[in-house]
Amino acid sequence: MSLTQVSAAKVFGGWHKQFSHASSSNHCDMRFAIYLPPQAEKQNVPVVYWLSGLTCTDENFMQKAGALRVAAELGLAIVAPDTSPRGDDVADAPDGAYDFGLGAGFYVNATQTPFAQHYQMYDYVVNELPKLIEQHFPVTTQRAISGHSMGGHGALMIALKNPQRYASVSAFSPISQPMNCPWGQKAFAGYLGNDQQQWRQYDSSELMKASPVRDHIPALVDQGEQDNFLVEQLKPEALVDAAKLVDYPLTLRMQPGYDHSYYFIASFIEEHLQFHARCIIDNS
Ligand SMILES: N[C@@H](CCC(=O)N[C@@H](CS)C(=O)NCC(=O)O)C(=O)O
Repeated sequence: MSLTQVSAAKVFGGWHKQFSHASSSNHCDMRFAIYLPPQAEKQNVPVVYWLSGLTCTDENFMQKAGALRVAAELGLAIVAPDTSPRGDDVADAPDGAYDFGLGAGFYVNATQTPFAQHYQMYDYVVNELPKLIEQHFPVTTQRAISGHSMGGHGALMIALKNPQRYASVSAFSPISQPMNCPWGQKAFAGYLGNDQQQWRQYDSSELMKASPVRDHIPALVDQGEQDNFLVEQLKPEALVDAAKLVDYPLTLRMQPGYDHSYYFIASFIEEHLQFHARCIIDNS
């Protein structure tokens, strides 16, 4: 599979680059960003996958989170995919809504017309993208996954379904129980249909409740107490309850005063990357 370089910029001794490629999962061109720390010039480095939230592309995290200095210090690559398939023939929300369709793929494999043709973000993030990254860049197969809001749901859900593929998982302000909030219900109904049994396989709180001890990996979640979406959409208490039920190694921190924005992410991203670096070392 060939990659087309879109941009390259030296930063903190490493390189931030964007690439586009034909995606076999999504049947369209996809763009992603990668940060390669300076250590990658001499050795293969582990990768933290970052999944962004509604309305984002590969650019929001790389430009706003302040993660690259820390990744350079820790010797971590970061890969940020787009949040949905894109292109003229990719179906969007009929009303152009920000929380469904383009920029809002929810990291699931859609089964419903007309979305099933391109919206296969679960396969893309779990299988296609890591394969591509491990084929083309100086990285190891040590992986961690993190994300924000819709991407926090994506990171937790993907790690819970594929614990053998990741050393650790973290999230900022995740949609913790998508089956039980307006954003999640709209997306799951649109992409997966009305059978709620189909929704369960992508709901982090449901997955955590069913997770056997052998599949537990370290999980860190930060949630701002002044987040406008906290009560209606994010519901971190569902995750806390699920973790208690199965004794899942989840640390969930309520952070007073912080909102839903990248200012919040920038405030704690260093601790998240340090957490992932520690877990990757412990795992190797
Ligand atoms: N403010 C948006 C809601 C979407 C939103 O807050 N998106 C978050 C993720 S859920 C984000 O990261 N936005 C992009 C950014 O802040 O750079 C709206 O109401 O249209």
